[in-house]
Amino acid sequence: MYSVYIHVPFCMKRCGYCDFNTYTAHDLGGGASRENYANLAVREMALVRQWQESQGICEPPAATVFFGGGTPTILPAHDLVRMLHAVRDIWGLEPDAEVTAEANPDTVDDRYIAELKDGGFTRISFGMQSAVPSVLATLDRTHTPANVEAGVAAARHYGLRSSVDLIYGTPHESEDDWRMSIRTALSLGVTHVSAYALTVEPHTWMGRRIAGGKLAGPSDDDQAAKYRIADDMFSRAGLRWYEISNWAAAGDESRHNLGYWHNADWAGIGPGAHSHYNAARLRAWDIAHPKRWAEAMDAEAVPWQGSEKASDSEDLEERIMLGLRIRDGLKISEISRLAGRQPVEGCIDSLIGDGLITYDPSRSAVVPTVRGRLLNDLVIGKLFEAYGL
Ligand SMILES: C[S@@+](CC[C@H](N)C(=O)[O-])C[C@H]1O[C@@H](n2cnc3c(N)ncnc32)[C@H](O)[C@@H]1O
Ligand SMILES: C[S@@+](CC[C@H](N)C(=O)[O-])C[C@H]1O[C@@H](n2cnc3c(N)ncnc32)[C@H](O)[C@@H]1O
Ligand code: SF4
Repeated sequence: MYSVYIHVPFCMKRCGYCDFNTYTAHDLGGGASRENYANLAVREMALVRQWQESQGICEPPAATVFFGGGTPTILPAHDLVRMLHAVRDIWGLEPDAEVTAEANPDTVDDRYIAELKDGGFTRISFGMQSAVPSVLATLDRTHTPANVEAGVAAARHYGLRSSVDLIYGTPHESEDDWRMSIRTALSLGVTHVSAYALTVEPHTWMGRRIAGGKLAGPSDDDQAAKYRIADDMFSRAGLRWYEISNWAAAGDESRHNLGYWHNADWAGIGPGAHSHYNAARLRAWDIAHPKRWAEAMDAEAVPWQGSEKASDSEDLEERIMLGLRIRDGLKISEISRLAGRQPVEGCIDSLIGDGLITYDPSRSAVVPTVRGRLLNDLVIGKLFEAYGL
């Protein structure tokens, strides 16, 4: 499967917890302004396609396209549509391609959503984060719960699928606050939810306040309890987990997300975007600063900061880590074939005995339990040991 990720590195305001590659300035120099962004992204697509052809790499058409950020919806809808049409012109799109835009709830109105729909988008991922005003304030969010409700309703009206992103474990968020956010997300009628444990990034405003003792950091126990609450409430509502942080009604899983965990091929377009070519085992990442990224394209070359080929053991490690994040699980027979050996005797049985994984013999797959999802690093470490990695 082939996918395209397009990064839009602009936000109205930097949220205090966020360490993604995004900027609040309108113009970052070198032509990298909000106004000129679509032109630059289209230019990169052409350079990437030239490079792919020179390498005989990648199998278009694109099955999924994902606009992430930053805030893609900070740009006019016609810019997003123009970039999508460039993807279609350069690589082609499968007839039922999944095309997602991430949207901050206070950046879209009915007209904007209608333009996305007309332009070929099929899905919107709203950055809801919480339904509780005090939690939204701690997260420095600018939107209100009403913005989320209106956005999801408009998406439904125009026939787009919606997902919401939630964050749990924000300082001062109670378990009842978290239940309220989940209940609200479910009451919107969305059939896909991503719920992320708040990660304290050291170089952010929130990270500095926590390090300086001005704000209490999240606790592992609190986040683990909230993960269980989420898994329980989503499952009861018919949304099954399909990846550690993602729940969906059957058939509403995001194919783009699944592509990442199934080790598919994708081209990353935009500052800091990552690309991944499975057969060549190649990973590449774009220059992160938009000005230097834009200037690098003046040399008619892909604007990469670096690239590397994964070794046999790195490839195996990556497959193990990805497989242990998804409900499809890790295919032991496939890993053993690639590793050229069977797992050390007793390793898998002891993980089953500890309630961390289950084993599905019909598919030779190990699947993490809720406990195993919470202790994912431990399970990964044990599987590495099992294969002598
Ligand atoms: C990079 S943002 C882009 C989407 C959009 N700008 C927004 O915030 O609504 C994608 C998602 O990453 C998650 N995220 C960002 N920083 C995080 C952090 N420090 N811990 C947990 N989740 C985070 C948020 O849930 C957010 O919706
Ligand atoms: C993992 S996606 C969230 C998906 C969303 N919850 C959904 O289900 O549609 C969140 C963020 O990851 C980052 N991201 C995703 N793919 C990327 C890539 N290929 N290169 C760089 N960043 C990427 C972007 O910042 C994006 O906003
Ligand atoms: S969380 Fe979203 S809106 Fe906030 S700074 Fe990060 S990318 Fe921008």
